Amino acid sequence: MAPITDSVNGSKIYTPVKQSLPEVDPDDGYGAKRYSYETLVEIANFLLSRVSIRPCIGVICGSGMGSYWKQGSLAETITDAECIPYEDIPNFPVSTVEGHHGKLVFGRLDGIPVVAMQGRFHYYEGYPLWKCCLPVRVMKLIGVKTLIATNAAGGLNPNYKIGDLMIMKDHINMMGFAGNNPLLGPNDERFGPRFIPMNKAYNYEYRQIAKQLAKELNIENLVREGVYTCLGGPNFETVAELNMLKMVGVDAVGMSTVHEVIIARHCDMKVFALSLITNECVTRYDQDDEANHEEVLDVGRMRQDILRKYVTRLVAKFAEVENY
Ligand SMILES: O=P(O)(O)O[C@H]1O[C@H](CO)[C@@H](O)[C@H]1O
Ligand SMILES: Nc1nc2[nH]cnc2c(=O)[nH]1
Repeated sequence: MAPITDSVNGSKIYTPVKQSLPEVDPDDGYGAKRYSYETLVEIANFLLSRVSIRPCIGVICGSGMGSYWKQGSLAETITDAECIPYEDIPNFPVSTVEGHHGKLVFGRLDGIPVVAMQGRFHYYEGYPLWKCCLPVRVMKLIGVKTLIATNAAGGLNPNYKIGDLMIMKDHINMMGFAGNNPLLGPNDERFGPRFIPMNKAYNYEYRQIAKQLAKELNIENLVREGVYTCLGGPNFETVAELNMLKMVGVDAVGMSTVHEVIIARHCDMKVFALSLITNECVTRYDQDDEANHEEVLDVGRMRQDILRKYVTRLVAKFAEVENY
């Protein structure tokens, strides 16, 4: 191949002969094989063969939205519901958190076809990040174009109160800083490109719609907008860790969502995410309170009516602007 001449110093630059990529070990670092595109298509086809609903919007119900309890939660109010427990889906992970329902609910919210995950997968359960996010890719393959992810999070912003809802405008991928990312490993272009931008991860139009809807529902005083971070868990944070996160601009801390959003953006889904502030992060050594999971669940129950109404109306509004 003819060399190219460097325009600055006149030296010759040789373009290397294109070589095939070296074989990449399909082991995911956890002693398991990553699932191929074909395996995910098989999971998607299995689901499509079991249900009649064809959803355009996917909802991940976090700890604040009834992933742990039934009555009155969003997933339980889906109409025309067709439910599939995770353990009945071939090659699907199963929920290991006690009391976690672990099922996919296909049905309608305000008439719009949706699929909801009642229970998500967390890194601290022992799943690698790619496996925690596997359902998002499956949603894509069954036709979902918009993802609504919800979570319970500790409020680090001193202006936040327990029970507030935080529209996620951005995240800081702390686990990614440490080299852990759901996109690690060989990239399959059928899902998306190797390198993806993340500066517009949280859809701007959806966020404006959510703020307007908060006004219409008279919950404007509860609704905030801020930056979330995910830590691996399962322990809650130390005082020093929380003060560090505060310094870098984090408003709310959790153990999920970030990797799901990365995978959703990789396969070109539009994303909206919402945190329920379930506890106040303890940032002083003289504070007596301690974060605990029971409080997280209690606050979720306390806010379930508002959350259910808010998310149901959001689904309808997103479907309207998207023409679903
Ligand atoms: O992010 P979700 O699943 O809502 O739950 C959050 O709440 C749990 C801790 O109480 C952790 O699982 C954390 O991630
Ligand atoms: N990491 C983390 N996750 C949470 N989920 C609910 N509250 C919290 C919290 O304070 N920290």
